[in-house]
Amino acid sequence: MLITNIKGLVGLHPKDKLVLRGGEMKNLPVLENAWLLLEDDLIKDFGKMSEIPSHIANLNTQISGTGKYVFPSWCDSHTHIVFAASREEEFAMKIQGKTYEEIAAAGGGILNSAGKMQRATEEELYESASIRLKQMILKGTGAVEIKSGYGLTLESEIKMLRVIKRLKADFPISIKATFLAAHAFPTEYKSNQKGYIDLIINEMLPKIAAENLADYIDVFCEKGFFSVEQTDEVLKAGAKFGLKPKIHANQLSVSGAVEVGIKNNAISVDHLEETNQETILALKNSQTIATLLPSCSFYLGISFADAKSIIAANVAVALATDYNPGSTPSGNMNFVVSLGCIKLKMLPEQAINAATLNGAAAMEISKELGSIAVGKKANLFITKPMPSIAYLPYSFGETQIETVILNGKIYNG
Ligand SMILES: N=CN[C@@H](CCC(=O)O)C(=O)O
Ligand SMILES: [Zn+2]
Repeated sequence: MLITNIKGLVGLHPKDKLVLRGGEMKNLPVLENAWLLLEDDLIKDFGKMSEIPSHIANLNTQISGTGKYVFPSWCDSHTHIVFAASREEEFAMKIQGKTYEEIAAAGGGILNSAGKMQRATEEELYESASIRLKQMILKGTGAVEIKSGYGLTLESEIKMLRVIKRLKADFPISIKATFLAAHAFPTEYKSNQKGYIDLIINEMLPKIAAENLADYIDVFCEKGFFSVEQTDEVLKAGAKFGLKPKIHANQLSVSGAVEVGIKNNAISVDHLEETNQETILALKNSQTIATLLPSCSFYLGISFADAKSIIAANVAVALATDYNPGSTPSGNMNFVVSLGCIKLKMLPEQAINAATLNGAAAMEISKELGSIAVGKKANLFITKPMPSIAYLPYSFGETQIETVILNGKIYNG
C-alpha cells in the first residue's frame, strides 16, 4: 500500500529511539509532502514526493494523503476495558458532590464492579470488551494495555485475564495484560488484609504465571487501598514470576507509591495527580516512565498531574486513557492528547510523543510501535484534511481520524 501526497508524515523518530525523556519530548520529527510505502504488516519506506522513485510512484494500491497527516497509532498503556457493567449510578453521586473515596466507602467503586464481574460470564465479558476495543481502534489506538482487577477472587481474576488473552489472539493490535488483583480489598477480607495478600501471592500469582496470563503486575497503592509495605510485598512476589510492575501511584495522595514502584524497577508509575519535589526527584533518578491520565482527573474533578515539572526533571512522560467504568468511562486517546495540552500544559508535540512512542515504551513495545520508521509495524492513522498538527488536539472532543491502518491493512471495525 502506498500513501501519496501526505501533507505531513508525523513521528519520524530514528528506529533505535525507544523512549523520549524530558527535553527530547518537544521534538516531533515531521516530513512534509511525503509518501509512505507499507509492505505486508510493516513500514517499508518513505520519502519526499519530489524524490519518489518511479517504480514506487507507479504502484497500484494508492491512497491519497492530500491535505492530510499520517500519524503512528496511539499507544494506550493503561486501561481497564474488561468490565461487566457501566456505573453511571455513581455519576449522579459525583455531581452531587460525593468524592471517589466516599462512593467507594458506600459500596460503589471497584467493589461494585467486582460484584458484577463475579456474576458475568467469560463470553459476556469478551463481547462487551470487544465492542469497547473496536471503538478505541477506530479512534486511532493501535496498541493497548488491559488490566484485571475487578475480579478480586482467584476465579474471577483468571476469568478477566482469559478474556484479555482472547482479545490478544483475536485483535490485530498489540495487547499487554496486567495482573491487578491488588486493586481493592474484597469485603470479606476487610479485616484480614494479610489473608488477601496471601491469596494473591500464594494462589493467584502461581496460577496466572503457570497459564502465562499476565505480562505485568499492578497494585493500587493508595490510602484506603494498598499500603507501601503491602505494595512492596506484592511486587516482590510478582518479580519471582518475571512480572514487572506498572502501578497505580499517587492518584489521591502522595503515598510513597512512586518510590516503592521505582525501587521494584517499575516500567511505569501511573496517575501521579499528587506529587511533591521528592517524588519528582525519585523519578528523575530512575528509568521509570511517568504515565499521566488526564481524562481521569477531568472526570473525577481531582488535580491534574504536574506534567511540566515532571518533564523539566528529564523524566519520560506517557499519556493514556485509564478507560474504566468508575473514574474514566472513555477510551478516546484524541481527547487525552487534547487534555494533555489544555490541562497538563504540554505542547502538542510533547503530548503526541507521550501518546505514541512513550506509550509504546510504557508497554515495552517501542521497538515495533509508536513511531514511523522503516521496519516498524504499519499501525497508523490518516487524518482528515487539517491545517496543522496542532489542530488535532486543538479541536478537542472531535476526532480528526479518517482512516485507520493496522498491520498494513485498512481497519473498518
Ligand atoms: N484507581 C484505581 N483504579 C481505576 C479506577 C477503578 C474504578 O473506579 O473502577 C483508576 O485507575 O482510576
Ligand atoms: Zn487505572
